[in-house]
Amino acid sequence: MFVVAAALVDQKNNILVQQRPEGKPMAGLWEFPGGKVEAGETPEDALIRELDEELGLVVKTKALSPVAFASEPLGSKHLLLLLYTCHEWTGQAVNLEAAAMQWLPVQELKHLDMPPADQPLVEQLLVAL
Ligand SMILES: Nc1nc2c([nH]c(=O)n2[C@@H]2O[C@H](COP(=O)(O)OP(=O)(O)OP(=O)(O)O)[C@@H](O)[C@H]2O)c(=O)[nH]1
Repeated sequence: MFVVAAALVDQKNNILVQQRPEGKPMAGLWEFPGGKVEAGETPEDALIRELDEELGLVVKTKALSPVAFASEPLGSKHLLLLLYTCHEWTGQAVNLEAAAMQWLPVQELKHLDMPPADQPLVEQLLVAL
C-alpha cells in the first residue's frame, strides 16, 4: 500500500496534523494529511489531490520535497509511507474531513499519539527542519 503524506510547515515553523475520525482504523490518532496513491497517479499528484480534498489547499509539485519514508506492516498489508515537506501553498487550511486539525511545533509531535509508521518519520523531520 503506497501512501503519501505532507508535513506542511507554516511561517512560524508549525506543522499541521489531523486527527483520524471515529469509525476508521486507528481512530483518534494524529497523522499528517495525505492518503493512498491511486492507480495512474504519481505520488506527487496523489498528495496534491489529497491536500485539496482534505484541507482545500492548492499545492504545486515543485513545492513538495521528499524528506523521509516509512516501511511498516499494517494489518494484513504492508505500508510504504512517503513523507514530503511543503512550505508553500495557496489558500488557508480548513479541516474538511478529519475529526480535528492543529498546527504544532515539530518538537511537540513527539508527544502526540500517532500511527506506528509516523514515529520514526517525526524523528527524521526533526533533523531535516
Ligand atoms: N494520511 C496519512 N495516512 C497515514 C499516516 N500514517 C499512517 O500509518 N497512515 C495510514 O495510511 C493509510 C492512508 O490511507 P487513507 O487516508 O486513504 O485511508 P483511510 O483509512 O483514512 O481511509 P479509506 O481507506 O477509507 O480511504 C491509512 O491506513 C492510514 O492509517 C499519516 O501520517 N498520514
